[in-house]
Amino acid sequence: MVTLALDQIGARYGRRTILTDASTPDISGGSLTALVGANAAGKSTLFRRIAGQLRGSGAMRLSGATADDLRYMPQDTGMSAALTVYESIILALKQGAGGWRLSASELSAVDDALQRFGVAHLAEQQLPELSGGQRQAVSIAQTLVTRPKVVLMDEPTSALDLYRQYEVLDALNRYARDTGAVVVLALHDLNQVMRVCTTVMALAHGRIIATGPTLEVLTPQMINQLYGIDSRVERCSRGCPMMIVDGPAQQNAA
Ligand SMILES: Nc1ncnc2c1ncn2[C@@H]1O[C@H](COP(=O)(O)OP(=O)(O)OP(=O)(O)O)[C@@H](O)[C@H]1O
Repeated sequence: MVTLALDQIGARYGRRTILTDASTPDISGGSLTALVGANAAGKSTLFRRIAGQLRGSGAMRLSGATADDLRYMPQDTGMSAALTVYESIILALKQGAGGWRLSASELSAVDDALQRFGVAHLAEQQLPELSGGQRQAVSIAQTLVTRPKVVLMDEPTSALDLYRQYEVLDALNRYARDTGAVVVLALHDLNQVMRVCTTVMALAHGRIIATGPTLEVLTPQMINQLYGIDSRVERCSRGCPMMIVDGPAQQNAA
C-alpha cells in the first residue's frame, strides 16, 4: 500500500510566503484524491514543492514508494517538439535514456497508456497539430506510461469536453485502483470531485484546512469558506452527490 503524508510543508517565492505548515494525515493509494481551493490558493505551488521543484520547510512522508516514483503533470505542458504522439510516449517512458529500442513489456506499456487515455487513434499525429484537449489527454498518457506510484496532476481535465472529462477521470480512477498509486488531482469542478474522488484536501490561505472523505470535507459551509459560494448537495438521478450552486455567498462562513 502506498501512502503520502505532508508534514508542515512551507514554500515561498522570494520573500513572499505562499504555503505555511501544510500538513495532512496519510493519504492512501488506490483511489483518487482531490486538491481543491480558490485561484491562487497555492495548489500548483504545493505540487511543485512536493515534486521537489521548489525548496522550503517541512517534508513529505512516503510509504511503499520513493521520490523517484513520483510524477508531476503541470497545468501547461509543452507540446512543441516535432514528434508523433507515439514517439512522445516512448520518450516519456525512456525519459531520454536507452535509445528507441523497446522490449516487449515496454511496447505493451506504451500501448496500454495510449488505450487507457483514449489517444491510440492519435498515435501517428504530430504533437504541434493536436487540439488543446488532445494535448491534455496525451500529456496524461505520457505522465502515467512509467506507472508511477505517486501522481500529482494540475487541472488534468481543464481542456476536456464534458464526455472526455468523464472518460479521463474514470480512466485515472481505474489507474489508481489497478496500481495502488496515490493520485492527487487539483480540480475546480466540485461535481467531478464528488463523483470520482474519495478524499479531498482543501487548501486556503497557504494551509490545508481539511483532509478527509469527500462528502465530509465538501460541506456547504466549507464551499462557502473556500469560494464564497452558497450551495447545497443533492443526488443526481444516478445517485451521485451533486453540488447545486445558489450563488455568491450572502453571508460568509466563519
Ligand atoms: N513563479 C512564481 N513567482 C512568484 N509568485 C508566484 C509564482 N508562481 C505562483 N506565484 C504566486 O503564488 C500564489 C499561488 O499560485 P498557485 O499557482 O500555486 O495557485 P493555484 O492555487 O494553483 O491557482 P489556480 O487555481 O489559479 O491555478 C499566487 O499568488 C501566484 O501569484
